[in-house]
Order: sequence, then structure tokens, then C-alpha cells
Amino acid sequence: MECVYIFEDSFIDENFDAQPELDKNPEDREKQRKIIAAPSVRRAKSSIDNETKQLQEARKKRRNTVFIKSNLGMDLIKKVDLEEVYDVFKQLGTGRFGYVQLAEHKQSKLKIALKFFPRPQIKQADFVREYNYSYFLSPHPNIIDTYEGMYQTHDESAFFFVQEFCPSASLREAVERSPGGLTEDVTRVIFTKVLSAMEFMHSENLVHRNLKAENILIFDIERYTRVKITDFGLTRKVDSTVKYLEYVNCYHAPELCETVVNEVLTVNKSLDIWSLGIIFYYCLKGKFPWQKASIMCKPYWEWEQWLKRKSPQLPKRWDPFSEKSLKLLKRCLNPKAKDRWTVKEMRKIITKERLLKEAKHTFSFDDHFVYLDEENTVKNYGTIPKITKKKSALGNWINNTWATMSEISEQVVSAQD
Ligand SMILES: Nc1ncnc2c1ncn2[C@@H]1O[C@H](COP(=O)(O)OP(=O)(O)OP(=O)(O)O)[C@@H](O)[C@H]1O
Repeated sequence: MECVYIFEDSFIDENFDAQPELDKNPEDREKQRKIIAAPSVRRAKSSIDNETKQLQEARKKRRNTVFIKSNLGMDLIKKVDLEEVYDVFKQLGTGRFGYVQLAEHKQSKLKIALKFFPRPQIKQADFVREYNYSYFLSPHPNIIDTYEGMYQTHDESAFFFVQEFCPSASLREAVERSPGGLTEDVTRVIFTKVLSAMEFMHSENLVHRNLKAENILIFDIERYTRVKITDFGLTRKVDSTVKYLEYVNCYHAPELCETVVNEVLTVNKSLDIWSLGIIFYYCLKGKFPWQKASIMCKPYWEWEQWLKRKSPQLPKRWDPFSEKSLKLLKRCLNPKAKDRWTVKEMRKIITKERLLKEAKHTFSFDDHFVYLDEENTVKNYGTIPKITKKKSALGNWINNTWATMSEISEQVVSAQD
């Protein structure tokens, strides 16, 4: 039973005053309008592995970035003849607000992603806000790099900005290709990076509000060394008030599922913590715990009853999680927003503790699939990258048995959001 809300995102965030003003000098402005080429030196990614250093680095760099008030005039959005500047290839993805296309910057030969916002459906203020947050957060190594410059197409049919291109896949695709979920080690590696980015955002008092597996991009699907968060279209400052703007999906906290049209909501970091809890469950199990965090949805109702100690028996679907993981899930997927954990608290468990009761005897999907080279992966991106299965009877048997057992042991929750 899916309840669909129609929302309006007409809210304009006025809370930009803590940010540095845009350079008033027209010459400097012109410099800022470079039609993207290589990422600027200023925002060059740090390779330092130390989390604290990464955070400090990112903070230092982001202070130098341009932050523009959302009510600026059109003069800062440069008109570009797409065909002249880029070779535009296939669509990489679509969302509610626009679409992303793979392109090559003709001059630099750099493969990039163009994020388009069709007009007039998308208001200028919304485009500018998303660009600002994306650009502002870029210095963090686990946040997608957004290049300097706001553009619109020559015919004024769409705004766009430019981002680095992820040639591989999103976390959603990685999990979908791994029946029964990812291994503990892979989940740990991915989450360490995701949490590092989220710690940075939260330390800047920003809430992502749209965390989901599709918005976590994995640049190297074999080793997971480059994992980045994207899509800052719904990002807002902590304590801003927003009108409702979207349908409810399986990543949403119960307070979002209960809100009715036109009700105002105060933005809080705990919204992201809930979504991180859902993604954590999804990574390790390969399925979502429920379709919607509403008591009308049985799997959620059962979880809530157990949390309130009204039911002594934890539903079977939670069995594989270790004691510490379950503790984390209890504190992330807590209906009381104020009792939810912080990113830091999550990180303690994820980096130091066992996540599953038993190590998965399954196939990490790296063991069973051989990937084509990056060139081919790029060409096939958008559908599902072509994969070649290694011939392994044992692998197939485990694969099938595991999938069947999962089907039987828990309610299949729709993966659609
Ligand atoms: N830089 C990139 N490189 C490769 N693929 C990308 C990139 N950015 C986005 N995508 C793909 O395009 C999809 C849509 O992009 P994005 O989420 O930014 O759009 P959106 O309109 O903001 O979506 P939403 O409805 O979630 O708000 C992503 O899920 C991802 O699969």
C-alpha cells in the first residue's frame, strides 16, 4: 500500500549569509566563468588517508570557494553552445529534477558529466542552490567534484553545471549485482567513505536529505577506493524550514512519511542518519527493510513493536546482523529523531566491530564477475555495464540457494523508490 504525496519545492533557502560573498570585481567574475576543463588546483583532491586530515583539508578549501546568493541575476549564468564546447554522448541517469549526460570537453578531451535542469520546470533559484552546495562541498574526497561555472544552453531550454564523470556504477547497481548483499568488508570500506563525507556535510551544518544508494557513486567497482556522494538538490542548512517536496521513498524517516501536504518541516541531521541506517541494511542484505516507514507497512510495524519492547521476538530478517550492528540499526532507525546517533557514533561501530554474526560464505560479486575494461564500461553505462560470468557450478549453486533462502525467509521489499 503506497501512499503518494505531491509536494512543492518552492522554498528558497535564505540562509546563505554565513558564506563569503561573491567577488564584486567583474574581472574576477570573468575568471570564475571558465568553461570547465581540468579541476582547479585549489580543489585538487587530497590523497591523505587520515579522516581528520581530510576533514580539515576540505574545510580549508571550501572556505575559498565562491558561494553565491540564490537571488542573483542571470548574468552569472553563462550561455553556452553545447555543440561547440562538448561532444555530448549518452544519458547517464535521470531524476525528478533533471538528467545527467556523459560528454567530452572538446578542448581538454576530458570526459565529464553534464547535469541538466530543464526550464521552465526548474526554477533558477533551485539550480543556483544546487550548484552552490555541490561546488561548496566539492573539496572533500568523498564528494563528487563539481567544476566552477553555471551555464545555460544557447536556446535557454536548460540550465546546467559540470561534474567529474563516474565511469563505473552507483551503490545501487553494485548491490543489485550481488545477491544476498555485499560482504562485510566491502560494506565497511564503502561506509567509511560515505560517513567521512557525511561528517563533513554535518560539520558544515548541512543536511543532504536525499541519501540513497543511487546517489553514492563508486568509481572503481573492484576495490572501492573511490566512493563519492552526489546530488545536492535537496541539501539544506540545519534548522531551515522546508515545505514538502517529494513522494515518500524507502529511505525516508517516519516523520517524513507522516507529514501531510503543505506541512512545514524543520531540517535536521537525523534525517540523514535514518537514510544511512537504511543504506547500511541494504548493503549487507541486498534488500530494503521495508517499503515505507509507516505502521501501515508490516515489516516497519514489526520493527517498531520490537523497539518499543511490545514484541519480544525480533523478526527473522534482522538475524544476520551482529549485536553491534543491531545496536547501530536501533539507533539509526529510531522513530524518535532526537535519539538517533551521529555520524561519528556510527563510524565507531562500522570501523571497529563485526557487522554480521557470520562471515558471508557468498560470493563477493568481484569473485564471480569479470568486468570489461573501463572504456567498455563507460560505453555501457546507463543500462547495466556488461558483465561476464565466470563459469562456476559451485558459485551458481550457492547463488541460487542463497537467493531462494532469502526469498523465503523475508518479505521481498520492492527496490523501487
Ligand atoms: N557524475 C556522474 N557520473 C556518472 N553518473 C552520474 C553522475 N551524476 C549522476 N549520475 C547518474 O545519474 C543519476 C541521476 O543523477 P542525480 O541523482 O544527480 O539527478 P537528480 O535529478 O538530482 O535525481 P533525484 O531524483 O534523485 O533528485 C544518478 O543516480 C547516477 O546514476
